Amino acid sequence: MNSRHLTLIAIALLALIWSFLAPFTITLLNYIGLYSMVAVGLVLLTGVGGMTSFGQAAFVGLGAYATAWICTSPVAQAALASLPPGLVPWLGLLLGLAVTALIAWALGAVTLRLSGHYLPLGTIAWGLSLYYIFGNLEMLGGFTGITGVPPLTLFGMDLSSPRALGILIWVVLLLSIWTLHNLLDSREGRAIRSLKTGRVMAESMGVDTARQRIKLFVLAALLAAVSGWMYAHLQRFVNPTPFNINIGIEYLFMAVVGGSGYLWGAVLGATLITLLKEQLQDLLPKLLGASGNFEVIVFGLLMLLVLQRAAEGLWPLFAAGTRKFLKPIPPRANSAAPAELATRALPDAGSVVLQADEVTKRFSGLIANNAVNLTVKSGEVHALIGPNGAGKSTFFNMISGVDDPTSGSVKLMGQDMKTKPSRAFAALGLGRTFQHVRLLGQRSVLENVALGAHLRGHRGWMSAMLRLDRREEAALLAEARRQIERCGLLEYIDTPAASLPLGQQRIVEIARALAGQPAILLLDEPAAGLRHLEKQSLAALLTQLRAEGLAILVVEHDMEFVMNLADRITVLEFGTVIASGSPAQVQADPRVMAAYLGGDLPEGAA
Ligand SMILES: Nc1ncnc2c1ncn2[C@@H]1O[C@H](COP(=O)(O)OP(=O)(O)OP(=O)(O)O)[C@@H](O)[C@H]1O
Repeated sequence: MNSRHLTLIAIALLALIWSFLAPFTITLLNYIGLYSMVAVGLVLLTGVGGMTSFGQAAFVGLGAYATAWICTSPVAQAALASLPPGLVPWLGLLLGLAVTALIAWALGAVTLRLSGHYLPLGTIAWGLSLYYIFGNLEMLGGFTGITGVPPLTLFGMDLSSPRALGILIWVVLLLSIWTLHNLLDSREGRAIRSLKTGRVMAESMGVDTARQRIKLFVLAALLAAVSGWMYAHLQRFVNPTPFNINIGIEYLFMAVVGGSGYLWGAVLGATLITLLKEQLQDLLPKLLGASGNFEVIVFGLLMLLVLQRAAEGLWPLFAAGTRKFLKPIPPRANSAAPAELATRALPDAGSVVLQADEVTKRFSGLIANNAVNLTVKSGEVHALIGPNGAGKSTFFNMISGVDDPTSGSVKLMGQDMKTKPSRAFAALGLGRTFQHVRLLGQRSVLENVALGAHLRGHRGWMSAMLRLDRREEAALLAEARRQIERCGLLEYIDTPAASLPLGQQRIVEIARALAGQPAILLLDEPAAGLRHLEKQSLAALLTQLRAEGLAILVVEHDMEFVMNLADRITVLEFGTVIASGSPAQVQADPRVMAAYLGGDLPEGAA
């Protein structure tokens, strides 16, 4: 038995005993289900996507108020008089989802541009604003709220009792977890996970990070709105109190304490915080002899403790505990026949793939690149060398769309790339690695490499959620596997990338770049951290890629590696090209010897 079986057994047991549970237990379980919906959205947003929000309670409010308003307002009732009354709450759900999507999109468009601490501060600001809007709008009943919200009916079934509505709450929650799990286990899921490592890597893989962030934000808000909709029909009245910023913070507690990177962590967190709140609200006033929301202080302390002792939350500990007596979960089988992936015809041998003309980059007074000219042709290895601070990384950024030159131009496959983002470079066939390795450390080598093939698939979120992307996914994973094998990493295919030595992580980055089927490969210090034999196999791999017609640009400090491999070398010093030519010409150039090598011959050079 594995933990997936255990989950199914737990769900079946809950379903069996549901009719026999005490009303109080049903109430608790209903609230746990409702809170879990919101916390699951936060896991996606914060734990997976790296965006913290304190304002989710406001979206719960939007879902609750939309349905409460449409079900009770005389204006809406007059307009909908011809409809069967049981249908109106479902229109309330549609209205809630539409309003939430619109507001979340607008708020996201403004807030998600903020970085660092400003993003959570921004969410507090709009969380407070929405709360006061609920309280001050007369049509929403002000701070008194709206009473007389009708119960839900579904295909004629009456869901007025908490026991009946609870079934809907848990079915919706479990379906949400299933679809989100599917989403994370897909091409789009890998793109979502890549957001946390920062925009540069994700964009270089072809991921439109701004779009992914806003979609994630709207999805988390919609989950909160669905929770609010069910909450309104459970309580039968709404007022602003449950949607204030304190509750927004409690939702964040749930996600973080449970384990903000794990969907089931949200359920664990929601369960713990709900049960704890229940106990503390009774206990603390008795202990302290005064009434108040003292439980918030305990939650704060609990969160500090959890963050200190188990930064990933309690779910990984819980899962590790169950693993002792359960078998590991086998990877989800995908027996679909692989779809055809988009393929790229490589440019003719010897044709110019990348052309940098007079590229200059100024940082205030400092000229990091000074009118640099460089071309890379298909079927050649071009090395860019120079002492520390010569401007190599800056130039790399200029030719990969991370930054724009102050003047000069960069052409990729003959196209002017001025102001184009990195993902446009990736779309034209530029694959790259990073000086400081950027991998999804906790994910397997296979998933990391598959991210490199992002642009070769096209299935979106909906397909992934409903598992309609299986053929494409099989093809992407097969392609990733091929590249892993080609780079000699097959034995580590299921290993989390972070547990590999740094040198091998660099090779994983190369495999990831190759999965995108590039026409040009930019490698930033690929040999750093590799042992002698590993360097030799890297050189063999690059030689083979060159023979296949790839254009390769390498920035490298290891002179032996460069001199033995490169067809042409460009030498930078203080941002200026001081020499360019074959390894022999460069080694013989007195300026190179003087400036770069202190007058000595290059290490490893003949
Ligand atoms: N964002 C920035 N703002 C200001 N100065 C910068 C910035 N980025 C780089 N520089 C400066 O530009 C110069 C070139 O730096 P760059 O990192 O490109 O050199 P490098 O050749 O890659 O060095 P290394 O081999 O150590 O990586 C350095 O003087 C550096 O301090």
